Amino acid sequence: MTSTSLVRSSGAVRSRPTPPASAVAALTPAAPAAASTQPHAAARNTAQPFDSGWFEGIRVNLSAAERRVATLPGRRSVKKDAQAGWLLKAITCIDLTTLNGDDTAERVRRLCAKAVTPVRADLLAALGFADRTLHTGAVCVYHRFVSTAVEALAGTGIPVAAVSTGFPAGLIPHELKLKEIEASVRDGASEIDIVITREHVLTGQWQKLYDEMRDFRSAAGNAHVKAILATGELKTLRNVAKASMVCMMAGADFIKTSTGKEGVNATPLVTLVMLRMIRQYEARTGFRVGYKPAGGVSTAKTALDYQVLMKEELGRAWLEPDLFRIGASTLLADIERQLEHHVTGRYSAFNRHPIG
Ligand SMILES: O=C[C@H](O)COP(=O)(O)O
Repeated sequence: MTSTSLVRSSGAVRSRPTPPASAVAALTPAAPAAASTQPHAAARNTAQPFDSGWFEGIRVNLSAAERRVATLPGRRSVKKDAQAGWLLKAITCIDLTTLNGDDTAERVRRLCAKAVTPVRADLLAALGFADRTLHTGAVCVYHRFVSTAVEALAGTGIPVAAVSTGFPAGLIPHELKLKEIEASVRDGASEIDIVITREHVLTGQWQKLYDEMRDFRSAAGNAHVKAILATGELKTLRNVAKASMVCMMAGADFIKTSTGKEGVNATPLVTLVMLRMIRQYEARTGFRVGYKPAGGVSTAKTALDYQVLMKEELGRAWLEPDLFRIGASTLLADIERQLEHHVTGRYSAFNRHPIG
């Protein structure tokens, strides 16, 4: 089976053929470090009527998916200057995150400072980007710290994302979830990362999942909504595929793998399945939905793998922060170390990068 038929749908949607590896190698690197990142440039997804025909017949060919993912390392052929460019681009897509029980306003302010200046000025100058503004895609915090982050990021254009709906388990009452979303929007969050009720997926209650997601989207108003599927708890790739489609159908702006708190978080395999669903959704509706791997994405190498997968599966537009984010608390430190190595030939210790 070819990679084009890796995720089958009962509908008449045809997958775009996968570009050959050589095409990726030959591609110009993503324009590094878009200065004025436009977080929400793409036309916003609009909820579609519930239609189980869009997902009931979905099958995932596991061995084909595994084979496709296994070829990834060979496709990641960006080196040297090109690699530095891709890594700078990756920084613009990071949702720089702190989601810990011991978070404080001071930690959030330091995180925001890092989001504004993610790479040392001397490194940026050596890379030829002295005159470019570079910042992360967003800062992601619990509701309690939204106003702190909004204040710290005022005038920078960096959006604040709030995790919501009883993150990470999502087991608080539905009405409270809606109130939490509304409170974060009132405090200035322009992105809301919601968690779905996993039980709806595990028991096949797709209409309930759809209704829940529509309510979340409606409560968020103009704030963009990232639907966290918690893929590590959904048991099967088929469930991941169906939940992806239902959340997009109900108006999610992004689909996101994980909270970072599950036993298994973002993986290339679930990414492949979710990207194929994004592709199918675009083919059906014309809307481009964003993708956010999150949880355990901590090395520059992994970030590059995800970038290559995005570009191969969905195309160049999905390398930009309006359609691609990486939820990560420590990734930035490794990217900065790799950039320093690129410039100086030496690695610095991790303790020189305490935030990010
Ligand atoms: O959404 C973001 C994740 O919670 C961050 O996970 P991480 O700490 O493993 O990078």
